[in-house]
Amino acid sequence: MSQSSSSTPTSGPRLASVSDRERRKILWGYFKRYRGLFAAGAIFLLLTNGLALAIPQQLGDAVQLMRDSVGASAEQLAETRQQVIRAAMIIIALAIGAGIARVYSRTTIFNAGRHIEFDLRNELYTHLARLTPSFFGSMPTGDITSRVTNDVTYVRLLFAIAFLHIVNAIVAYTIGIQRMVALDLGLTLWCLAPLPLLLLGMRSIIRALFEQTKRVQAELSNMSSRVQENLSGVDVIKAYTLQDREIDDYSELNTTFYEENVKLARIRAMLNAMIVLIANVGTLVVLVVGAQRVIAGTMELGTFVEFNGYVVALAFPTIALGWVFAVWHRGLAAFERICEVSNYEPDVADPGDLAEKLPTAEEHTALGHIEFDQVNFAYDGSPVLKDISLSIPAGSTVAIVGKTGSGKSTLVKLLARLYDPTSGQIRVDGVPLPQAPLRELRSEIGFVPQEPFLFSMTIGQNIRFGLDALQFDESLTRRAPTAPLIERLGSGTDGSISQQDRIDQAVKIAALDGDLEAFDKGLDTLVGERGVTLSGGQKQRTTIARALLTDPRILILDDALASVDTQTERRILDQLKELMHGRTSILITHRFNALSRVDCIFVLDQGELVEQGTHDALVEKGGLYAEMYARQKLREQLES
Ligand SMILES: Nc1ncnc2c1ncn2[C@@H]1O[C@H](COP(=O)(O)OP(=O)(O)OP(=O)(O)O)[C@@H](O)[C@H]1O
Repeated sequence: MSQSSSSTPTSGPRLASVSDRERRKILWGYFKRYRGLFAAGAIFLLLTNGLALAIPQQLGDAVQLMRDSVGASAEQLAETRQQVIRAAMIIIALAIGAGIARVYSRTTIFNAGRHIEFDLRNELYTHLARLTPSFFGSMPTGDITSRVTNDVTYVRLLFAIAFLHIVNAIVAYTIGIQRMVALDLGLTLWCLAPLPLLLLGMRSIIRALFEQTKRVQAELSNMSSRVQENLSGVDVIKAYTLQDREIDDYSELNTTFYEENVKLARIRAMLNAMIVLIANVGTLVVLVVGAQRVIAGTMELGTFVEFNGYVVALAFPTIALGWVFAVWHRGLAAFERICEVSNYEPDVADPGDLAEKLPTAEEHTALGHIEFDQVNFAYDGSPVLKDISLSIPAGSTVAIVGKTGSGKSTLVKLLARLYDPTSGQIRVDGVPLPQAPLRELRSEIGFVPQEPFLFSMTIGQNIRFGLDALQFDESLTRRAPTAPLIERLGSGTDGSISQQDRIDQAVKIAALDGDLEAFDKGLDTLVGERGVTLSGGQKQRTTIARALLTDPRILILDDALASVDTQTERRILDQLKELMHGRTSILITHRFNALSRVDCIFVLDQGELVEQGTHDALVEKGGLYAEMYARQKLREQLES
């Protein structure tokens, strides 16, 4: 039966472009999640402005009282003094009240922003964990890091700062303009008249701000990627004495980043100048038009002071809008970059609830029967595996050999569902892979990749890594150790094996015990980033122990013994054969010495399965395997 998949890995990230409408909808969803906090923040802003904008009235009244008291009797002056002091006390109380409400408005709204940042970061990280190698192979790690860290922070500011200042401006303008109109409609219109013109002039600056912000963020990602890559490959750079060239390249990137930032600063400065102009144009109008009215006697001095008080009070919310524009556009550009990742669909779909469970050990005496049925696979359209059909009986140990680039690693990656075939079907114990729950399938496969990866923790923690994953996911812990493992270790009185026993055993089978004895701290030895403090062979054997500890149904060693000597390789393979009894082991290797005892050897050539059989049968056949074997033997003889 042939099954086709629409998912073919591509060389570039298939970043989902998200329409503005969709993006707004997603942002609105986050906003709605914390609408209670935002609403509380808005109420505090109402309170802040209500109290703060009551001050100009008190000030105006006080000034008018003083103005009216010119030439008054001593008794009236004493009365006026009392009224002015009362007004001053009210102003102090209003200022304190407004200050307290301002603190609460900010903490409530910033708190909502922090919640959104927290959710967004967790959701993005969870999504990243689901993505497949085709995504990570095509987007630089530094770029991804920049999106998860910087861009998420910019989105927080978009919510917190933009909401705070936009709502603040709306509330302040509503209250302020209402009071200004009540005092003098004509003067209010004079103050507002230049605004539409200035706002129109700002439109093109705002558009330029958005585009420039995106450029700066992209440059920042470029720099992060370069730093991350160069630090990982620092040994190679030094070995080729390329430090100076790398320093030059980095300096060039840094210069571009600097120049783009300068352009951004220029646009922001222009925007700020416009905003400050808008904020101060009102004061200018009040001074010119209002003062003439006071002189002409058509406006009281107190009214003039009160009116001016409102205009001054509205200046800060207006200036803050300039900042909002910057934060808003940076936040939107950042959110666009986040959406590109979060909307990227994994190539490999998890069937989830529809999943068919893999058969259990009780149902089968041996586990890990693998079938490839007319499997084809292409990376970005170029075929790598062609019409592969093979069957690996449960409990057998097989090898995959072939020239470099013939598709061996790709074949086992399909088995672990790191990619899906372009066409054809793969089954494990009769269950087609797309129908098995992904986590269950992967937890049943002990995969030791070609390049061992260790985390910067202790050797013990690195080995326990797979086990921790099993224990973390309760649905997977039901798996009991297999009979061979129990036989080798003996079971406790309750039939269980301690975790330490399992680790010790895995360490022994992976031939890591001798190395651990040589380390002062044994399993507690720290390995440094990516395991830099260990030799290649030690790293490989640590990853083998890690895979064994999970007691997998299928064990895959992808050239995982290339860095160990032949004697150790033989010891490991002998012990593995015993441990994996009843389970399936797949060995990818370039060393033919190890293959005399495997049950079957599959020979790949340019993505095609050209031969299969035992070592002796293939040698006798005199085909590609025999040729490669003879060449290797000759090389060994020449070297010895
Ligand atoms: N992620 C990828 N994207 C695009 N092409 C890839 C990718 N991984 C492998 N290839 C290509 O697919 C082909 C098969 O690669 P694969 O790693 O499966 O070969 P292999 O037989 O395991 O090689 P080796 O013995 O050198 O490890 C090669 O031509 C390789 O360049």
